[in-house]
Amino acid sequence: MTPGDAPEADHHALHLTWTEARETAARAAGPIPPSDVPLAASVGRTLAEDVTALRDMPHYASSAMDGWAVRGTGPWVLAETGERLAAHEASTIVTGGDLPPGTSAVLRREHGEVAPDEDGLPHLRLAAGAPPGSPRGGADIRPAGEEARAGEVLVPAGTVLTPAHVALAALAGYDGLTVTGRPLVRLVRTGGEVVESGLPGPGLVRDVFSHLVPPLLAAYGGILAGHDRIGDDAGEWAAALADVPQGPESAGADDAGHGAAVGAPADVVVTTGGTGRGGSDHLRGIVADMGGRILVDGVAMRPGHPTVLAELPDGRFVLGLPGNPLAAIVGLVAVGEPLLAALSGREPLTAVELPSGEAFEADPRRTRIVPFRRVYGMASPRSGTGSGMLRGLAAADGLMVVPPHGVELGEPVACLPLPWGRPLVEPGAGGARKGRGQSRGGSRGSSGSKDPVDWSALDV
Ligand SMILES: Nc1nc2c(c(=O)[nH]1)N[C@H]1C(S)=C(S)[C@@H](COP(=O)(O)OP(=O)(O)OC[C@H]3O[C@@H](n4cnc5c(N)ncnc54)[C@H](O)[C@@H]3O)O[C@H]1N2
Ligand code: MOO
Repeated sequence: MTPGDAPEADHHALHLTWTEARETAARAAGPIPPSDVPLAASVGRTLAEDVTALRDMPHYASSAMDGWAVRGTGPWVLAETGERLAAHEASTIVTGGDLPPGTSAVLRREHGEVAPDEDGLPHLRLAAGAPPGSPRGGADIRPAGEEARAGEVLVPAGTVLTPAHVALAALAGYDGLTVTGRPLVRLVRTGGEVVESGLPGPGLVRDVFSHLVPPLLAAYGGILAGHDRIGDDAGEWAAALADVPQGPESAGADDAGHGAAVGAPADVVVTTGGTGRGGSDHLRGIVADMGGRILVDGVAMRPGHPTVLAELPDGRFVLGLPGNPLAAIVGLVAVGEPLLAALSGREPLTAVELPSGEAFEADPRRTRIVPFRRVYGMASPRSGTGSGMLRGLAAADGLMVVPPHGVELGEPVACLPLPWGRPLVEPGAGGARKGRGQSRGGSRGSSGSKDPVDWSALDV
């Protein structure tokens, strides 16, 4: 921000509240339609259509053992492998082998022996150790259709696919699956002062976002389609927002078979840095030049207040996250998460209410977002939570949403989970309840219950 910009009061008047910003982002987009992806890209995706057996599985009767396919009782005359068996005939078979027509059972290799009969012709007969009467009819045969009949549902729509589901689909003969849509996201890190490795000199800063932002985007449903790093030049910004890959980092970072073509236009371009209104802060200007519409121009929250969400005329979104590390993550959780949820066709994260482990004075102009750890069932704010810091986030289970009217010690406060944090509610714990992402709007202290602390949840 440069001296002489609009006074802070005017600037803040444009900001949406935390709740308005989340609702605006959630309403901004509809779900991306389902698409077909190769099996290799389908683990973790949500199945949009039932996977059914295309035919009986297995589709042929096979041997469960190495040995001989036999018909009737022995001794057996050896027939050509694969030929129809007549009574008292046998032919060699391997595990999984297609049984010849006429097979009544499989004799395991260790239960039979081939020896000449009195005419010197090779015959199969039971070995000395074979169980008497073996093989019983149907022994060691895997019948066709044993696992599923044609048309049976193998994996129902709505399932989040595991490797086992995908393997089952492969067994059934599928090469790809129809999965619900997920947004392609391109990360564009900005700032000439950002360095990628080592100890930066004065005025330079070590990049944090390449470690933090892609996993969060993935946790919220995004598929990283690319990752660029640009400086502060307006041309680079314009190219990035036009979704033209910039440099050597422009690989499809998460494209390992995800079915997302490298270089395909992203549904959401996420930028970091450059949200301020200073000389090198281009985001708003370029969005305006492109004919885009700003949907969120700052949020009355701290940190992360300069977060911007814009929609471009072609329907793509630009999420402008502030450069300060914690501010960027708060902007991503506040605005990016509901947007990615809407594009993925799921509900945004719901907050749970935990008793606050600390009192917060009123700060009428903003919601405060505070990394916390669950300590004895309470939301205990961390230290190291300045906008440019990360120690608090690294020690956190989630983010407390402290309303402008403040919170008393022990009063329920809305808490959002972090993907890597411990669950906010232990299964069976009675203390927490679902919140609305922002505590009640009423005056502070009016809604605290008599005994808000659930001391039964002594679960550090
Ligand atoms: N006069 C004013 N100045 C600022 C205001 C304001 O209202 N008036 N708001 C402050 C707030 S709040 C924030 S947040 C930041 C937003 O800054 P920008 O989005 O414009 O980001 P930059 O200026 O590019 O960078 C800010 C800060 O973050 C560091 N940074 C940037 N990228 C990275 C990265 N990849 N890894 C680690 N750190 C990064 C950058 O070096 C700066 O230190 O503006 C305040 N100023
Ligand atoms: O809001 Mo800034 O995002 O506090 O550092």
